[in-house]
Amino acid sequence: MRPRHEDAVVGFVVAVDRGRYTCVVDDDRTVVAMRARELGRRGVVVGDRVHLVGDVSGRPDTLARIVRIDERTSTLMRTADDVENALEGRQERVVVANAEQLVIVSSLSDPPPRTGFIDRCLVAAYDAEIEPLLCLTKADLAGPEEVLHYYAELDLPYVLCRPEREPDELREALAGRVSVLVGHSGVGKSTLVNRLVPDADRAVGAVSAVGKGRHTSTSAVALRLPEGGWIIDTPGVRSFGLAHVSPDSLLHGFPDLVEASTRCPPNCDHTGGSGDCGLDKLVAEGGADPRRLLSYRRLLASRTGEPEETS
Ligand SMILES: Nc1nc2c(ncn2[C@@H]2O[C@H](COP(=O)(O)OP(=O)(O)OP(=O)(O)O)[C@@H](O)[C@H]2O)c(=O)[nH]1
Ligand SMILES: [Zn+2]
Repeated sequence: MRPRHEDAVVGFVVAVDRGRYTCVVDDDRTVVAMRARELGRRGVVVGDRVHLVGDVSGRPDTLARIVRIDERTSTLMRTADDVENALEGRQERVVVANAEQLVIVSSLSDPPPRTGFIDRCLVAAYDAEIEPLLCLTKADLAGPEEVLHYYAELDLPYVLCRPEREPDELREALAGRVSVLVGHSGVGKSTLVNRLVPDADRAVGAVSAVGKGRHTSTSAVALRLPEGGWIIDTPGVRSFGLAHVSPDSLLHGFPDLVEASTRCPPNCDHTGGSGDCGLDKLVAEGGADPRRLLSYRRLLASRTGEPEETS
């Protein structure tokens, strides 16, 4: 019979490091825990709400046990394309649980915006039913017109950030919610995190200093916002492999194209090979930006084995 653990306390997982789970309990106590055997093979990721038993005092060198994972309201997934997994094929991984918002951080210049990456993130967000928010940094270096034009049909919420101004709009969008931040190296994600969470470096150090040795900075870390809510930084996630997303779900990441698929022949693969895909008709009539269709088809192709395209 399954133990009932009536004395369990609920914790929010803020970091995972080599089998040790750092959880925040009652909003003020950090408890390090391991998995109890009864969890079986179920994975615990950052953002999970878990039930803890054993020593939940949070005192140094104590270890609690996770006996239960609450049902997730969302699961943000990626297909790992790491070299070490090449032999077993690509692996699906849960990046973060229970996120409400995916903040796609992209700089307007240096490096230039990569709509391919943004499109990929949008697919992951829509697939996980997480709201996307486009966060355009380095607005002091270039204007957002071109990027926003590309997404004109999407009603995609966005905020602009520049160094000399407080990121108040972003703060407002994040307050009280659980948000995941993704972005390429150099777009200014760390700069933002440091502005949003005073003492972020120390906080990251504290939650990832479980076990011994240095933090390798590959997994996600949740940081509490002064306004309430959490941001989950994902230093190791540079791309979203989408092999786990079906072609149809992939198309839902392109709301400006999706309706035209009703004009496709049955079982259309939307690659355009057959010459009668409704998406081509839409573009030919001027009903959608050809670059959007190109981007969709690139993602479609990258699902099936081609090396990940990150531009
Ligand atoms: N001009 C300008 N530069 C910025 C802005 N935000 C960040 N930078 C600079 O861009 C560079 C990269 O910023 P980071 O915050 O380290 O970028 P990151 O996305 O965290 O990159 P990694 O640390 O590689 O993950 C730094 O030199 C920042 O000072 C901005 O709004 N405007
Ligand atoms: Zn089609």
